[in-house]
Amino acid sequence: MKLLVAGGAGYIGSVVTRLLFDAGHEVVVVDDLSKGRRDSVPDGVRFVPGRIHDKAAEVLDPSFDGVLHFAAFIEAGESVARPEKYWDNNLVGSLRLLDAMRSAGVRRIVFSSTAAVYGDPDELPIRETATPRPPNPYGASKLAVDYALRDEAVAHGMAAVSLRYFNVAGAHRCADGQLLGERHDPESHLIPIALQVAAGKREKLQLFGDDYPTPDGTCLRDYIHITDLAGAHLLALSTMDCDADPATGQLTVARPAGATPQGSHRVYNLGSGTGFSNRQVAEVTREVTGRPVPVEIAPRRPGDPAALVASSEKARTELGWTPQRPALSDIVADAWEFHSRELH
Ligand SMILES: NC(=O)c1ccc[n+]([C@@H]2O[C@H](COP(=O)([O-])OP(=O)(O)OC[C@H]3O[C@@H](n4cnc5c(N)ncnc54)[C@H](O)[C@@H]3O)[C@@H](O)[C@H]2O)c1
Ligand SMILES: O=c1ccn([C@@H]2O[C@H](COP(=O)(O)OP(=O)(O)O[C@H]3O[C@H](CO)[C@@H](O)[C@H](O)[C@H]3O)[C@@H](O)[C@H]2O)c(=O)[nH]1
Repeated sequence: MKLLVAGGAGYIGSVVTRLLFDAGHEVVVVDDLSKGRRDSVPDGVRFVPGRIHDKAAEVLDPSFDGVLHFAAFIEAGESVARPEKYWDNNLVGSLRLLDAMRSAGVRRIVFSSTAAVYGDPDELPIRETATPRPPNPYGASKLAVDYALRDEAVAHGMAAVSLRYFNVAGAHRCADGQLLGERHDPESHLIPIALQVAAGKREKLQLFGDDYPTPDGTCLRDYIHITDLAGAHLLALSTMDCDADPATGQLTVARPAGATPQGSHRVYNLGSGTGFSNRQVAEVTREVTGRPVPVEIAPRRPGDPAALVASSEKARTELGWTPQRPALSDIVADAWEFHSRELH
C-alpha cells in the first residue's frame, strides 16, 4: 500500500512508520516537528515538513491507499489551560485532513483516538460501548474527530478505524537493534519522568493527587507496550476492506481488493486490562532500575480522570490482536534501556 502517516516523526507514529516500511509499504510522513524529531523517520521514507492543516491537501493524490493519523497535541493537563490550541490542532487539523482525503478519493483511515474520551466511566474495565465523558479538552477534541469519522465514513463510503489507546510506554526494538522510544521535550508523562528521577536527572517524582477514589488514592492507568500498540495498526489496516456482520460483529472479507469500501467506522480499545496506580509505577521503576525514586505528593492535575483501564476484548476477537509484552516491568525495562542509551 501507499500510505500517508500524519505525525510520523512522533513517538508512536515513528514506530508505526518503521513497521509499515519494514513490511514493504510505501510511506510518506507529514509532520510539522512541533513535537517530533526528523531523525525518527527512517531513511527511505519521504518526509514532508508542515502542518496537516494544509500539507495533507498538497501531498495526497489518488495513488494513496490510506492514511494513518497520529498528528495531534497530546497533553491532557495542558489542554485544560490552553483548550484553543487543542481544538485547532486536533479537530481543525483532522477536518482539513479529511477534506484532503475526500478531494483525492483516499478512503481508508486509521485514527489515533484515546482512552481520554471516556473520563470517569460507570464500570471498569472500559468497553467501547461505554458512554464517553471526556474530562479535558484533549479528550473532547479526539472524541469530536471520532464522531466526524463516524459520520463522514457513512456519508462518503470511507473505511475508518479509531484505535483508542490507553497509556502507551516503553521502547520498540527494531530488527537492526535500534531502540525507538519516547523523547518528548519537555517531558510530561509519568514513566519517562520516573526514569529521569531514577537516572538522577530530576530530584523527585511529583505525584499529582493522592485523594482519588482508588486503592492508594493515586490515579490508575493501563499501560500498553509501544510495540504491541504499533502492531495493532497493521492489523487494523489489514481489515480495512472487511465489513462487519451486523448480527455478530465478526469481520468478513466482503469485497474484492480495490472495490469501494462500504462506509464503516470501527472503534477499538487498546490496553492490557490491568490498572497500575501512580504509586505502583514509582515502585516498579525502583525495582526495574535498582535506583531510588523519591516521590512527593502534589496537588491534583486538572482534567485527570481517576481510573482508566481497558477491555480490549473487541480488538482481540475482531483484529486477532495479542499483546506480546503486557507486563509493566517489561514496559519500564525497555523504556529504561532507551533512556539509558539516550542519556549517554
Ligand atoms: N502517548 C500516548 O500514551 C497516547 C495515548 C492515547 C492516544 N495517543 C495519540 O497518539 C497520537 C501520537 O501520540 P504520541 O505519543 O506519538 O505523540 P507525539 O507528540 O510524540 O507525536 C505527535 C506528532 O504529531 C506531530 N504534529 C502535531 N500536530 C501536527 C500538525 N498539525 N501537523 C503535522 N504534524 C503535527 C508532532 O510534531 C509529533 O511528531 C496522538 O494523536 C495522541 O493523541 C497517544
Ligand atoms: O509528573 C507526573 C506526570 C504524571 N503524573 C500522573 O500520572 C498519570 C498518567 O499521566 P500521563 O503520563 O501524563 O498520561 P495521561 O495524562 O494519562 O495521558 C496519556 O495517556 C492518555 C490515554 O490514557 C493519552 O490520550 C494521552 O495522550 C497521554 O498523554 C496521571 O494521573 C498524572 O496526573 C504524575 O503524577 N506526575
